[in-house]
Amino acid sequence: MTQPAHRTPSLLQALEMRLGNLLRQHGGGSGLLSLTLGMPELDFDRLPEGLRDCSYWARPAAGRFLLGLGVAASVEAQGEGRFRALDAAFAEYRRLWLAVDEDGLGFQPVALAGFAFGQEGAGDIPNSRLTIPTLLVQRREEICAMTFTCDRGSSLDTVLAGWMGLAGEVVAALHRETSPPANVLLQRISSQPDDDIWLEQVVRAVKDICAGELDKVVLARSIRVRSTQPFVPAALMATLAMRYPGCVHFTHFFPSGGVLLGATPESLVSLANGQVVSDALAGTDWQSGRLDDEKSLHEHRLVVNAIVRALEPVCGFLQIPARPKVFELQELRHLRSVIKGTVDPGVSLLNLVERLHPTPAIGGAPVRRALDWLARHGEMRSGWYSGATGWIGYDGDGEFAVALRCAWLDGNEAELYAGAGIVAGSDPRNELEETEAKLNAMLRVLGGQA
Ligand SMILES: C=C(O[C@@H]1C=C(C(=O)O)C=C[C@H]1O)C(=O)O
Repeated sequence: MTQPAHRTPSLLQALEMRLGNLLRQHGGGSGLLSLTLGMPELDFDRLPEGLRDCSYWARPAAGRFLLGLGVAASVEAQGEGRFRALDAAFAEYRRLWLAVDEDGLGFQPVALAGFAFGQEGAGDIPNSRLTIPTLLVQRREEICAMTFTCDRGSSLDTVLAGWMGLAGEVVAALHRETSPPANVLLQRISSQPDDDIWLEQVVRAVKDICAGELDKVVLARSIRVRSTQPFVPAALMATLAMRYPGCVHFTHFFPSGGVLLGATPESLVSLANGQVVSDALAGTDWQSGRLDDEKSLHEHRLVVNAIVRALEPVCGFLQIPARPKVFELQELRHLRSVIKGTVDPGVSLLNLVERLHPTPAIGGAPVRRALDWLARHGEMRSGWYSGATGWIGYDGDGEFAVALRCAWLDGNEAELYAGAGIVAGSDPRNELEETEAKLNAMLRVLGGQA
């Protein structure tokens, strides 16, 4: 339940008192300090409106919501060793990190992270980044909490003032109503590449696949649209939450002013208590056609096989579904196999990411040949599209979801991306239509249609 706004000052006063006492008790020394307090007064189940420079990640179906503000610690990496660099940095933070779960609710501090599809560059944003936020608002099922993090060496007064500034901002934002979706006119201003060039690429890919050079390659394209009004991320996220309750919802605000947001149906990997789960999601229908045809099943099997091969060396036990299920979204249906396993001790979430990314669902198969093919044919993917967005907890558990069905917002303009898996039986026009259907899911939301 949202509390009336007049309760806010007393809520913040009580919070300041508790945090001040805890800081005096636990501050000093070196390394990070995280204090987690239960916040039963908060009604956190969405990206609140009016915030900037925050990251939001939610899996509503599992009752999990995360919102990070400010930067207590952050690391960026690119190149071949990018996941190992993030992993090593996170391990180093953990070595000297004191985490206090003051109300004993079982919450831990969490880092939020994201990365691009390729290992070099990502335009204006870091190729990969892991951030331990200064304030993390979390919800698990019905329980909300705030986790405040600082460097133990900092001045306690400065830390407390910074924490309270962010807490005040979040509490005020959570009391604000989210704007209804604005009905705007969208004008398509460009396609990258042009439809004809993309179709030619599909023809070339099919030819090379039939010649035995590779089995599958995922070709992506992007479009740019201009709206009659600036986009409101919180309003868009509210519509995505309504339309796609089974997806992972994410928003990242970047210092340049750009915002990446979306709702993805595909989890790359999750790790919880030594159990790993990874989605094979490939095979798409958008016109109530068939999904059990040999082409879709073949396209799907390539993903399942690659995931199994990536996980087998580090899993004592793997559970692989005999056949995929159909995952229904509003305008699309996908084949999905959920692969589960028990991970060997010492294997981290980022080790698993490194083994799995990119799966043939977004790259191709065999993976190396598909990536070479894409590089040779100059495929461009900007930002974090078809990379991933996720979180890692203090205890090492967490999840990364593939950054699909997303848009990069920049004032009145948005860039949207979509790809399709090309195999021997692909019909270029059909594949183009498939990418249009995937783009339409987000276009509809940007256009204000609930
Ligand atoms: C590449 C995208 O989607 C991926 C490709 C799919 C396919 O080719 O059938 C299905 C789901 C996703 O793994 C995208 O949405 O942009």
